[in-house]
Amino acid sequence: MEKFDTIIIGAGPAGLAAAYNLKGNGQNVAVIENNLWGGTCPNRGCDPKKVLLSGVEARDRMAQLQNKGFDNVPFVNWEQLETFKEKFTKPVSTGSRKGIVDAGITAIDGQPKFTSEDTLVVNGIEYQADKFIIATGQRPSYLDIVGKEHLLSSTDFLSLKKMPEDITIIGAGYIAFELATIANATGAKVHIIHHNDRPLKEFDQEYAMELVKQLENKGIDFNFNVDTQSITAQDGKYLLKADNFELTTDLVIGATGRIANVDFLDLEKANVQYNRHGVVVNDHLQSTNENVYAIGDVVSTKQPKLTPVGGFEAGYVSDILLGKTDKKLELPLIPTVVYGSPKLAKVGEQTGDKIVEQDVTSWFTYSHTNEPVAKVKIVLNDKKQIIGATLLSNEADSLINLLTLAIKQKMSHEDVVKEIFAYPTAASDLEYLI
Ligand SMILES: Cc1cc2nc3c(=O)[nH]c(=O)nc-3n(C[C@H](O)[C@H](O)[C@H](O)COP(=O)(O)OP(=O)(O)OC[C@H]3O[C@@H](n4cnc5c(N)ncnc54)[C@H](O)[C@@H]3O)c2cc1C
Ligand SMILES: NC(=O)c1ccc[n+]([C@@H]2O[C@H](COP(=O)([O-])OP(=O)(O)OC[C@H]3O[C@@H](n4cnc5c(N)ncnc54)[C@H](O)[C@@H]3O)[C@@H](O)[C@H]2O)c1
Repeated sequence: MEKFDTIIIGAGPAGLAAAYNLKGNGQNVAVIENNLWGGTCPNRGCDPKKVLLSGVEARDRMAQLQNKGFDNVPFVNWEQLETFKEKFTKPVSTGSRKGIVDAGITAIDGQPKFTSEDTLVVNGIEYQADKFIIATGQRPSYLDIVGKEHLLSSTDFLSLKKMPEDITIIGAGYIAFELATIANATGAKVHIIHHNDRPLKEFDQEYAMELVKQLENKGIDFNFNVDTQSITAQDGKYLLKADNFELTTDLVIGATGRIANVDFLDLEKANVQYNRHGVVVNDHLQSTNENVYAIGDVVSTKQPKLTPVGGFEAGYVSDILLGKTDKKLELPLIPTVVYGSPKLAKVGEQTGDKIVEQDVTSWFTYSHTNEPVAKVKIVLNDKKQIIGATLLSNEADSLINLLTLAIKQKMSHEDVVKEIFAYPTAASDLEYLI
């Protein structure tokens, strides 16, 4: 039976980062993948979405400058943009697998199943390891409603051959907002249906509702407090029904959250506890089997499920396995961005001793591109140091990273004015924002 120092299950950003770390430090490592190498982010998540959003951003910038240099604003040509997107996604799986093999890591394709605490079987072959890392991520969860078989997922959306004229997205989280923004820019009529009235619930609701307003201005139809009960196929379209609500549409995307890929692994046989949120771990990302760890989206903790978080955890668990640390996991500040148009971003504390909120739409940074809205909320502590922020603007993604560093450096207004930032940029406004 082949034996490894560490076997990693799942070749997404988290699993691959751990594999390279461990191999680079002399371990004999294997990675097992049952689908596309590279995982969600580059195949069916962050990266393809960001390529499609590049079309939205170009169109929106032109729309903002209509009659100010541009006369006609075309819709995004979906077929062309999709083809461009495939340039990025098509090589990912082969390239990721090749990178692993070239690094001297054993690449195994197939569905692993534990047979005991230190052994698993893939394609009828048994493998043993001193340590295991589960990095199997999440997959879309589907609403359990009548007609659920008609629901498509974000993965399906990102590879649609043709954008329908009328598309409905159920849910109002990250995925719903981002996909709605993309579909809208192609000229499709977009409906969002949400079971309550709290979209993007972990964000400041004033900012989330301002984003809703901006998307409504672009023609997106939001339906709150609508709990979809059934989807029926009718004459090539779909009829959605809820209490006192009916909608006929061409395509329905479910974006109501994701569930952990913990089934199919026979984790019981390895004495690894799990629930629907993922693998249960302690503060060292160690499961109920001391030799099995979990990282990335599959971990059953409340940490945001994001690519850089998985990468950080991969580095941490690698250090544990290499004997470089025995400290408990301490995640740094995690900035997060909804890539709508405009973008909504937040980091750190949302309440503190002082909150400076400004509508900066008229400031040069935003008015020179005629942005429809730009709002900044900065949270300060009793020492007037920055401890958190929420931003809504087209610059929010880069500014939130700068604010993350400012929080880490415990910067106050006095510290900010001592720095020089390139002008004119969102960063050069910082001294006037706190
Ligand atoms: C539409 C979308 C957009 C996103 N946008 C962003 C973004 O902009 N920024 C951001 O930071 N994050 C984003 N995310 C989240 C990001 O993709 C994930 O946080 C990240 O991919 C998690 O990495 P991971 O390695 O933990 O899991 P994954 O990337 O999901 O990788 C897990 C791997 O394990 C494999 N696997 C699953 N089950 C098994 C099994 N039983 N046996 C063997 N292999 C298995 C899977 O096939 C997959 O390759 C997005 C997600 C989606 C869906
Ligand atoms: N930009 C990014 O960083 C980014 C982008 C996409 C995804 N992601 C990651 O992927 C995860 C999953 O994204 P998501 O949007 O699927 O999940 P989410 O948890 O962000 O949103 C799910 C939404 O569906 C709603 N919902 C639940 N049941 C419903 C029902 N019966 N009817 C209508 N709505 C219902 C929830 O209230 C919530 O608003 C995110 O939490 C995030 O970790 C990140």
